Amino acid sequence: MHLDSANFGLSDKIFYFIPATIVILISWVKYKGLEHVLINYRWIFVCLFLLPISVIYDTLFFIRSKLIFLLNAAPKQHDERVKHVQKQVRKWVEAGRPSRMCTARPGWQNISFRRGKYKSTLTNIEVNLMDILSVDTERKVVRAEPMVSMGQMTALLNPIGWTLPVLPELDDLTVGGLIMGVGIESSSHLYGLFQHCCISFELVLADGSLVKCSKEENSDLFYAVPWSYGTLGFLVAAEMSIIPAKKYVRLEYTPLTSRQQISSLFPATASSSEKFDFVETLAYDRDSAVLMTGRLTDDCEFDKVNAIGRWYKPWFFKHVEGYLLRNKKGVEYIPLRDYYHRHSRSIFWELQDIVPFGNNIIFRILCGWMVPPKVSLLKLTQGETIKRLYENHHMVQDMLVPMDKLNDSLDCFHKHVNLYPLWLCPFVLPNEQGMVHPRSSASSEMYVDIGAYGEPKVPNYHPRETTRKIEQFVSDCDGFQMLYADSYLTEQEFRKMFDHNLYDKMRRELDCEKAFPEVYNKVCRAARD
Ligand SMILES: Cc1cc2nc3c(=O)[nH]c(=O)nc-3n(C[C@H](O)[C@H](O)[C@H](O)COP(=O)(O)OP(=O)(O)OC[C@H]3O[C@@H](n4cnc5c(N)ncnc54)[C@H](O)[C@@H]3O)c2cc1C
Ligand SMILES: NC(=O)C1=CN([C@@H]2O[C@H](COP(=O)(O)OP(=O)(O)OC[C@H]3O[C@@H](n4cnc5c(N)ncnc54)[C@H](OP(=O)(O)O)[C@@H]3O)[C@@H](O)[C@H]2O)C=CC1
Ligand SMILES: CC(C)=CCC[C@@H](C)[C@H]1CC[C@H]2C3=C(CC[C@]12C)[C@@]1(C)CC[C@H](O)C[C@@H]1CC3
Repeated sequence: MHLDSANFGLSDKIFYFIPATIVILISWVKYKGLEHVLINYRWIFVCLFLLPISVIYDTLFFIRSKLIFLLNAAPKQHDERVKHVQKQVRKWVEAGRPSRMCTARPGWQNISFRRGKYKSTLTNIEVNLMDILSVDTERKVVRAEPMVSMGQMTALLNPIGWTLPVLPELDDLTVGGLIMGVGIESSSHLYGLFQHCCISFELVLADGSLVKCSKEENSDLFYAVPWSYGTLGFLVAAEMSIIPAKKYVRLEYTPLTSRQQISSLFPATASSSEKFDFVETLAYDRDSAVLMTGRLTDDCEFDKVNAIGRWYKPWFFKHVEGYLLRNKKGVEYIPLRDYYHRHSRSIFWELQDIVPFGNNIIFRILCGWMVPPKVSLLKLTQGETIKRLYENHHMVQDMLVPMDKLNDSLDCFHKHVNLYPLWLCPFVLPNEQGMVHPRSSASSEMYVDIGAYGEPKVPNYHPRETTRKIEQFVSDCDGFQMLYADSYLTEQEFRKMFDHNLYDKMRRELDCEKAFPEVYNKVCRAARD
């Protein structure tokens, strides 16, 4: 057959173009090496596949949750869904309690670095309750099911002038995970952790019974639930307080250019009688940072409004760094929902390791509307090569330490990981019973969450040894490790860090021994892959 331009139509060009491209690609991968391509060119897969799929996924879910709430269907279905949870647990009891239980939520969907190995060996109980049940503006309470995400919360509450006192910033964080684990935001210096803004929990217990707990009712259980990681029962609803929201956050950026400034100005601001609504610091090196203080407001200076959530806008941490580089203070008015999700588009600063050019203005204008890729999809598709790279050359940790240990803590992180930016988020820790409380007798104590996410820049970084050194330091400071991250603590060290008195009491009273693993056996490094 003789080929010439006359009989070589478009379909022929496409027909031959595709296999030719595939052959070239395969040759390129063979030349470069699959591992190198998977890691250094992951952005190709992310941009071509994960970003569009993420858009479709979020669009469908947004429409669904809007319809459900508009049709007011959730409350009617809620009771049926709770009965389904109870039925599954009773069936497990009748079967002779074959193995301990956990939720059936696939491990790749949660906002943690790993998946629980226990998902494949324990009895999985479906707890697919994902709707906001009611917003009571008289009582200032929102009642929600555990799979409700923070993105759903802001989408519903903010437009009607309300918000959660503590609304953690990643869209896909769920009410259940933030209660059974931990949740924090830059308003936590006023309101504490996510658990401290909760009014009541409704749980299905190991015998299939439904129980409600609050400070006034079954209070021991109420204080034992936070940080219990689903090992006392299945959460089926929670009531959280809501506070009036305003349209903007007046955000003031203050560059800090010395260790002394960081360790004095930041703690003083967090405890300041000025009571800023939001306080947060991003540290870009051991002696340079940007302190951000925010106030809710309905008024604004229009020339200073910055809708940082718009797809074409720079990544927030890069925008903030600009104030440091210019060594110049600044004030902006940021729409509230944009503020809450300020770190979502760049997944804090994690996206720079995945799509290195993601903050480029051309990429942002053309593809920014699809960003960020869903954390769950990144986790689902990362494969062993990327997982191994993150295992050996990446840290994701949040350590909660008393504010008066800030300076020593930053020295410890600088020495062992030299990883920046660091997220410094202050929070007040009330002295209540439960797994996490100050060791002092004070009614409450100011703590700070040090978030380290990225590639350690020390020559001798080793995930286990390095993390254990930091864990030891944090434990010696009467601090706590966030348990979504890799915990290399031994069980004895874990029980030293977290107060198990009330937890053990509730495990006995609720007959949990055969029903659920202990927390340690769900969160330790050996329990996750
Ligand atoms: C956990 C992690 C995830 C990353 N993901 C991506 C990504 O998805 N896409 C992307 O373009 N860039 C990614 N990067 C950035 C990547 O480090 C650089 O783009 C570039 O690959 C650096 O390669 P290097 O050999 O000079 O690494 P160096 O900075 O010299 O790192 C020293 C050693 O660390 C290991 N290492 C570090 N980075 C990599 C890597 N990317 N591949 C294999 N081994 C590595 C290797 O053993 C390397 O020799 C990632 C980096 C890390 C640490
Ligand atoms: N700003 C912040 O505060 C941020 C917090 N995080 C971390 O992310 C976590 C939240 O991630 P998310 O994906 O929402 O939560 P997960 O699905 O990871 O749940 C966390 C734990 O809570 C248990 N759990 C969740 N829902 C229920 C329920 N209805 N009944 C019983 N147990 C339940 C899970 O049990 P099981 O394993 O059986 O499913 C799991 O052990 C937080 O704990 C936090 O540590 C991460 C990023 C930011
Ligand atoms: C603000 C607080 C308290 C914590 C923030 C933690 C997040 C930065 C991490 C929680 C889960 C992490 C995952 C990744 C990046 C960092 C987190 C979002 C990945 C997306 C990194 C790339 C991997 O291939 C998949 C990871 C999934 C979990």
